[in-house]
Amino acid sequence: MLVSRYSKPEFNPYENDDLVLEDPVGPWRAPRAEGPLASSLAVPGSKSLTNRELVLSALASGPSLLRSPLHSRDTAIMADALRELGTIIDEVPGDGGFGPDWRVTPQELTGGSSIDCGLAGTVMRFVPMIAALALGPVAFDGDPAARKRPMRATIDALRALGVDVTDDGRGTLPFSLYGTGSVEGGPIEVDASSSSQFISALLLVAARFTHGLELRHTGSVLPSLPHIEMTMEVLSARGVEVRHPEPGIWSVAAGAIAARDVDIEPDLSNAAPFLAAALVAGGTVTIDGWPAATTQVGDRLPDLLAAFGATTHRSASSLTIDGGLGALGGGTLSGARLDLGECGELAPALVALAALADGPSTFTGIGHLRGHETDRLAALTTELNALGGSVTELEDGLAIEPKPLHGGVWHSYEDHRMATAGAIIGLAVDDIDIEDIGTTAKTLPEFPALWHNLVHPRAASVDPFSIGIL
Ligand SMILES: O=C(O)C1=C[C@@H](OP(=O)(O)O)[C@@H](O)[C@H](O)C1
Ligand SMILES: C=C(OP(=O)(O)O)C(=O)O
Repeated sequence: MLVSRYSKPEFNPYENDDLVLEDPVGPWRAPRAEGPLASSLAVPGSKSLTNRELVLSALASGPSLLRSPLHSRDTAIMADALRELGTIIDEVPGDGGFGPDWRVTPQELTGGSSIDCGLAGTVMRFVPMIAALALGPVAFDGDPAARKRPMRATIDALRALGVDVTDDGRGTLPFSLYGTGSVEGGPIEVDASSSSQFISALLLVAARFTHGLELRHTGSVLPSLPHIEMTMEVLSARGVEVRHPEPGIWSVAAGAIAARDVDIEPDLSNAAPFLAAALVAGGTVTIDGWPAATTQVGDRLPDLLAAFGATTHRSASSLTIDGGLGALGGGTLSGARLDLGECGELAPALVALAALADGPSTFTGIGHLRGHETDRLAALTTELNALGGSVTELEDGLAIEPKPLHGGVWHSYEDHRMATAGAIIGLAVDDIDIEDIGTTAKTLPEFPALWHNLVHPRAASVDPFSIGIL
């Protein structure tokens, strides 16, 4: 685990019982809800938007400014990867509240480097396509857990584009490629059934291919479509001609990628556990800065949480989820039957909610979660069943029968969303110890502080920066 400039070693973690982060990989006692909530909070920038804008800025025709970017392990690793390829990325003071802005100055792309992808899907899938445009060898590897994530479609696509790749045939990290300084592009077929990121990766870079790209997805399913829509939107905003004439087909015209100063929206998927807390504890949780329109899948949360019994209020710049009395206050927390194929990254929070509901739930369309940070279907099943729950794995999802749960260790599997799912369970169940809460730094280093402030609104508020771990 890296300790970043966002860590403040002088912070005394014992000032707050539920902020024991002296050992960031040791257990963290999840705080129990004290009563109905009436909380407002802001969450830092979107991982998916920050890493897309970093990539496009590195490929653009001039310098770009990213305002309020996410500063987390995944975005730090993306910035470092782009720096390895020659891009200049400087911090400049910003007023976003969660760290500096980033000025990105593109340079000629250079090879001859080794890139650490950590456990970031966006880095391991997006950056090889950029490296293919550089001259020279680039090696890719990541965390031990990253070596289990599907990469076959990246390796096959690189070869189909004429790029030399050396790998061990397993279709995973590590591998190396040898860029010749340009990629012809043209027609290409890709099986992206295990991750939409294979499609986004090619679309993001394709305007810099000599002949652009005509891309056809050959698999039987395609998860996380809104993330591909997000990719198309950020490309259009930079003047790239991208089309999606029919399902499974995209084209990108060769041309310049415009430089752009851009405000990064808050990460609405990272808002999920906070909003879910309103249904457990009762009362309301408001996320400030909720965009009026967005391609982020987190914008589905009002509809998804309505299926569990929540109501939503929107203002011009915020969104409030009202959980009524909440499960702990004797209110209703309904089970739900949901296809989460478009928004799989929300599944861990919803599964935790379902485990505390009044009736059974079934979530489908999420077989691809087996290739996320960990096999999330197995991890959620194992952890909930170890606490007395009744969760069954389906071919493409989970069936959850709520049962009284007891305390115990909740393992995180180096997965930020597993850790935050455990915190939701801990609102309602005594003695839940989350192993490796520090793993939330993948996309939200401020999670323990923000969660503390949510659950203990009357206690002294903790500065999220005071315990950030990266
Ligand atoms: O492109 C992106 O930014 C993402 C796409 C999705 O990946 P999958 O299609 O692999 O689910 C999502 O789950 C991930 O958190 C972020
Ligand atoms: C699947 C996720 O991440 P990644 O970008 O590493 O794929 C996630 O954040 O839920």
